[in-house]
Amino acid sequence: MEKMEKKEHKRHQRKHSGPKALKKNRKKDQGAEQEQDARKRNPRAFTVHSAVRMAKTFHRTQDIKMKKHHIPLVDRTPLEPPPIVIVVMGPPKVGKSTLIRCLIRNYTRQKLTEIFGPVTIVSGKKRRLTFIECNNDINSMIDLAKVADLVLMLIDASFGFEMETFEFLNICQVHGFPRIMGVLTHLDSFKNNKTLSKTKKRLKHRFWTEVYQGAKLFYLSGMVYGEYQSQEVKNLGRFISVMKFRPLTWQTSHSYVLVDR
Ligand SMILES: Nc1nc2c(ncn2[C@@H]2O[C@H](COP(=O)(O)OP(=O)(O)OP(=O)(O)O)[C@@H](O)[C@H]2O)c(=O)[nH]1
Repeated sequence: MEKMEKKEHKRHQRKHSGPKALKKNRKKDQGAEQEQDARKRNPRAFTVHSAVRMAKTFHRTQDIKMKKHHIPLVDRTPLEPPPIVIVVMGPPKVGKSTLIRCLIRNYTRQKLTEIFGPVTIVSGKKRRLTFIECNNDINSMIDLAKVADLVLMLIDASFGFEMETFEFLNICQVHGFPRIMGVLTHLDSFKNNKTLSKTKKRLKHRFWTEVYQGAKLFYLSGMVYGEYQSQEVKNLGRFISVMKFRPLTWQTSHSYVLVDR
């Protein structure tokens, strides 16, 4: 009797071959097939797993589409388009006149010694540029912010941002924000390379927070015989002459005429 109680039962083994296994396998396959059939027969019933996720994907694709979307422009430029107005602004003694002189020399190969007002030059087959130096009074700033296509904002790197720069940026906010490019000057006053690169980086980030992330910033690293280095001026000039300008909504709805007298 004792012996019988201790007898171990054989554990169940799944059949891998033979008629029973075949039958089971067939059943399993059929089940999967049936499910697939249902998906094929009625695909719409299986498209949406989660309404929330679906909504999110939809919004995301719409966002991406919207970002790519550019409103088509009507080409209103007359046969001979007006010159592009470039305003050079910055605190006193930052190098505004020097920069205008260098740019004019870069485009025309002619030297101007003294500048008494707006200067218009031809920079390409279809482009003329008018350079205007911005005086440091609020009226000039307001007037120029309204007509400027591009603002070259000069910043003295040895000093940093000054009141005039912020004032001008604030004025731009309410008078149609023109394109703004920064230009760092007085970079030769740094003797130490490490402080130079640190300052450049700091000013770049500050400029980005003031204007917009990724705004273009040029560096003019010192002077040769009273002029900026020709390669740097050339790069800046090239950038300006190929730049594309989209009409600003503010400027098209508030038209001003620039009179040079
Ligand atoms: N070392 C150095 N000197 C510079 C630099 N940029 C300009 N300067 C000098 O700064 C002085 C002033 O330059 P300007 O071009 O007359 O400056 P500005 O902004 O037109 O001055 P205002 O018209 O009086 O506001 C000149 O003597 C230049 O030689 C620079 O990057 N490095």
